[in-house]
Amino acid sequence: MPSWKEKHGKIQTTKLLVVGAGGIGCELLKNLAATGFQNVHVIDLDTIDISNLNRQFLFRKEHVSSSKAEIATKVVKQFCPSINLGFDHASIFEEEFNVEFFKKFDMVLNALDNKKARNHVNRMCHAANKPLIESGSSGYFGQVQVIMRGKTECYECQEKPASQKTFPGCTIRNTPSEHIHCTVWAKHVFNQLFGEVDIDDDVSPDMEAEDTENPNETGNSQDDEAAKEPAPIGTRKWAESVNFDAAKVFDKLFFQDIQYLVKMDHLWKQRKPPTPLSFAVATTTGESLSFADAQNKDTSIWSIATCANVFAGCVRELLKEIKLNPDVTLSFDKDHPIIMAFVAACANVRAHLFSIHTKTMFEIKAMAGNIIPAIASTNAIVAGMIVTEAVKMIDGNADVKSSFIRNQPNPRGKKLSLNRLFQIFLEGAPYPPNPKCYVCSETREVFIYVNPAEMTVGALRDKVLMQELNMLQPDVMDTNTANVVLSSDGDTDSLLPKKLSEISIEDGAILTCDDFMQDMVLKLFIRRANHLRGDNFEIARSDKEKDEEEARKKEQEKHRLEEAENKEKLETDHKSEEEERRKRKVDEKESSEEPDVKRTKVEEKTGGEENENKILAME
Ligand SMILES: Nc1ncnc2c1ncn2[C@@H]1O[C@H](COP(=O)(O)OP(=O)(O)OP(=O)(O)O)[C@@H](O)[C@H]1O
Ligand SMILES: [Zn+2]
Repeated sequence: MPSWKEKHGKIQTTKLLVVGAGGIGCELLKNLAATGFQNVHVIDLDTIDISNLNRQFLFRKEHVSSSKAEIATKVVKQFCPSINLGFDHASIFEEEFNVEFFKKFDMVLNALDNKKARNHVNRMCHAANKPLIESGSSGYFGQVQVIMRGKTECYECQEKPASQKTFPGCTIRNTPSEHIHCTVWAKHVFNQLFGEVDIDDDVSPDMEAEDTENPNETGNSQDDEAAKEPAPIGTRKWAESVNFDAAKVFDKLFFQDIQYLVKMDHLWKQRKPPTPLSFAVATTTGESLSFADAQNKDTSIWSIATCANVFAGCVRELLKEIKLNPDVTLSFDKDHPIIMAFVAACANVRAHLFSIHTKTMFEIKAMAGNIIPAIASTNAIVAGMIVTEAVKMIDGNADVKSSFIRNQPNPRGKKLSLNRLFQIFLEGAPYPPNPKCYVCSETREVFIYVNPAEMTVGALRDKVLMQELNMLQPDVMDTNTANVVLSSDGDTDSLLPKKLSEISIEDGAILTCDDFMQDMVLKLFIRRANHLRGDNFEIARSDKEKDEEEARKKEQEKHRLEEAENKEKLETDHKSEEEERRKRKVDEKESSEEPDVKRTKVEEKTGGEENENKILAME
């Protein structure tokens, strides 16, 4: 076992790269300095925001708007002047942080907040053959993962679920059932009126949307009538045509469009239809706060009249803002008071029309910003665990662990708010590498199911290779024809609009995709899936995985149908029971003139049945 002096010597000479100087990063830099690390470099692309100050304790009010990496370095040096701490105020994706750069360090510690950057650092560490300690926190949950090439699984060995929940467009545009659907819609309204118009974020009724719950029930005569109505024109254009008159915009969104929705009556067979609401009526629905007062009452529920006033006030203010800066495109920002008030008012009016409980602006802000509160204690524990694992590795201790923080399960299974005050610490040996991983295994293969007659080369690059597979600058060659399909220096840009089939990429094609920056080459196996439209695609690590996924989906669908059938049967049984009971009551009435004996028998039977029902209900 090495002596403390030896150990300390190693700690002093080990060169560390820290990526991220936010919540975990600040705690980590402090811990590293306090443990005796002397050679550390930190990279962060961001500047300090006022909202960081409650937990990113190296930063003070006077540092707001300065570089996080720079200030963190300066403050750590104040209490540990001997440390050789360098920094870069830059993104880890920059070309200067290439494999050679990573090779200069003995170990990399991630303190990031997004999957894309984590994937990238994972690949760079794999290419440079450097150990990586990955970390993350989300509210009361935290995690630290030790990644060593060839020994443990890498960050991408297991597929991570998408972090942001998305909702079907027809739910947002036609049939919201939860407040979050109205909040998402309100954010889209903001974009359509004042921000960047995205055709996927349309807010008007979606006539073409099938009712996903009753797909066979579209196409009756009234629907046809609704479909014949002229399609509503673009929201921004329409608003411009009425000079952004707040009352008229309100009426368009909450009266005319809702009236139009109500006509699509296949949507309302099993749901309550919404109620159209005009601005004139809305302003008299409940007591109204002034625009200024309402903004200060962000934890109170606004009446619909207040929402209408806030809506009108925000439209006026936002219009001023876009007129003042015509070259600047506004984008949704939860911390912009007017934008947030607009979204809250819009979401609440829509919720009200669809009989959904309204919420406070504070609650809507959390939903609109996908906010999970960052908890300082979780970050502190995570940073402590990172240093513990780093020291173990430097020590040559093979007993590295992946650690997790969870909140304590309540023994009685009841939810108590006190629960939240406890955090428990779990650890386990890291998993071995996944032999099918397309990042760290020998067989770097990905199977992609596309419609080659519809997907373009541009979409293959942007959506598949860059967005889905996280490559930065892919070069692609068709192994069958040896044709260069994509070149990162732009030589093949003329091919971008072409469909894959136009350049002979069909079912069975194998593309070699090479990312020079990440030093990663993978094989992309093309499989034809005629049912896929446009640029849509599905990814699997093997044909087998794809088959298994399909079998799982079929099984789920079967289960869903069975459940629906059972429910229907139960309802039918219940109806016939009711029917029988009603008949019996009629019989009983008719026979009330008959001798007493018969009536007693009927009463006994009915009473018995009722008792039995009561017991079942109690069970
Ligand atoms: N590509 C990147 N290159 C360098 N630093 C990055 C990159 N992506 C994210 N970061 C940094 O990682 C840090 C993550 O810290 P943290 O999770 O506390 O986020 P935050 O933005 O500071 O706080 P919050 O998101 O909770 O408001 C941030 O400071 C962020 O700037
Ligand atoms: Zn892997």
